[in-house]
Amino acid sequence: MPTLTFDGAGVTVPTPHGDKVILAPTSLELTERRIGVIGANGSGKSTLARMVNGLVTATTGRVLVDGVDVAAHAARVRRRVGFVFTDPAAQVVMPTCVEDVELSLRRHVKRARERRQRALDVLARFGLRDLADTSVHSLSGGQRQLLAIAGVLATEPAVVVADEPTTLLDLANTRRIGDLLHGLDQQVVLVTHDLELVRRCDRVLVVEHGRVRFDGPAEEAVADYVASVEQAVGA
Ligand SMILES: Nc1ncnc2c1ncn2[C@@H]1O[C@H](COP(=O)(O)OP(=O)(O)OP(=O)(O)O)[C@@H](O)[C@H]1O
Repeated sequence: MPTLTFDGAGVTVPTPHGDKVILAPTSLELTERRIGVIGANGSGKSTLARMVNGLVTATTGRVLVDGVDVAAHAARVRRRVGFVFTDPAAQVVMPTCVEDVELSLRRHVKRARERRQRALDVLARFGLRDLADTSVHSLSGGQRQLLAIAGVLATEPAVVVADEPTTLLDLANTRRIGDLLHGLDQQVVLVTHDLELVRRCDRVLVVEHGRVRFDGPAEEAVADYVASVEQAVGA
């Protein structure tokens, strides 16, 4: 598996009321296949996840993917690290399904006919082959997220970072997308509020107020998170 290194990596942003720490300097070496990230709204999970592919840049320290500095080599790292957003509308942009996957492949497969075939193969792999010429606007939420993931995986990244990929989905689609992500050969960093999904991860980070408050096995991480919530609400 790739090694994702947080080397004192943190994010501080200026605000009218002074600097705000979004993520305190964090040091981690992530080599597991399934890495979960859980925590309350606004705790810093997305920030941490986005730092892996350079969508957010560390203001202190560094993030490295297999030793390559994300900030210094963003384009190179992005070719290895795919990113799945909560809302597939953020990444499904072309009129039809096949065109959307072709867009992902534009830099990888130069010849149009070859690109079309690769895109169709990718759609087939995700059970979307029959929808190749369908308008992306007529897809259900689950199909659209599946298409977004197909687009990300089309270029065969080594790492897939998924930021709450099931938040907008119903139970059946949550299971479907969860099974798909957990079934991938790639390393997956999964930010989620779904404790069922996170229980299947090899290592789980619990983020609270811009810090990793727990880092360990899934069951223990979930217990830590639940305990912290219960303490906060006075249960
Ligand atoms: N560029 C920025 N400027 C100011 N504040 C920011 C910026 N980016 C993030 N924040 C704030 O930092 C905090 C952490 O944001 P982040 O999106 O990482 O949280 P999260 O744990 O993913 O939350 P959620 O579960 O709601 O998606 C939030 O309070 C957010 O509003």
